[in-house]
Amino acid sequence: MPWKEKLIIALDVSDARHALNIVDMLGDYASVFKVGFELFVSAGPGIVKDINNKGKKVFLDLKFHDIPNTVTKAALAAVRLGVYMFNVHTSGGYDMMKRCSDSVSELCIKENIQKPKIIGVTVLTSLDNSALKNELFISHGIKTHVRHLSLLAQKAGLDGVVASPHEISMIKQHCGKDFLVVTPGIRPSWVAPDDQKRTTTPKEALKSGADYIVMGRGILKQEDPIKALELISLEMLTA
Ligand SMILES: O=c1ccn([C@@H]2O[C@H](COP(=O)(O)O)[C@@H](O)[C@H]2O)c(=O)[nH]1
Repeated sequence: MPWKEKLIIALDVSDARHALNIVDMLGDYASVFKVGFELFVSAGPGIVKDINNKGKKVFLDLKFHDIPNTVTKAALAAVRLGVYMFNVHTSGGYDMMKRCSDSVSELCIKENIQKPKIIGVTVLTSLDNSALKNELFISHGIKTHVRHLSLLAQKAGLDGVVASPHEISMIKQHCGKDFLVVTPGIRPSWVAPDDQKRTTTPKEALKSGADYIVMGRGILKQEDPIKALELISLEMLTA
């Protein structure tokens, strides 16, 4: 698959017009655009249809994390919006993920809808081992925790997980090559990590086996986003 098919651009802006201008400007470089909290809360659910109407797919990154009934109802609403992919927090537990996955499958069969990919968030890329241990009191380390949550998500019927590029090969080793890994925390060498703790370059992430790389500030906060994408493209030619 060409790398542009694996790129998801994070539309982390607060205005629908701005987001749609970015889709127009960068549409040649990506087929999937991510709608997260900022855009969804400010622009409303209609933004998903607006992006779809431009021929682009939407990853709805709302990281549902609640009791099984609540998450499942939100997931069914996301399916009806026409999203290509959405996510839930794996730490919401097995029952939540399983009920969500089963209900989405049932709805898609019943209403003949293309089933979106359901992705479980493992450990946020803004966390490192020290935060996991000292703040969350999880002392077995990020790799072990991500492995456990990935296997749990797979058992519950999810299509894949969100994890950092550092865990991709470990997840593929334990869950198999078809279990999707979506990786944020992507930084070209010339971009600062900002609040991200577990990062690599786009090239390294793809080499490790990422199915999708999510990029926001590494493109959108650059003076010339198209030039940034061209530079990343050049780097990819040697991936
Ligand atoms: O663990 C996670 C889960 C989600 N994200 C989201 O990805 C993008 C990354 O943006 P950058 O500007 O490229 O850092 C952002 O929308 C996050 O909400 C993540 O970073 N880490």
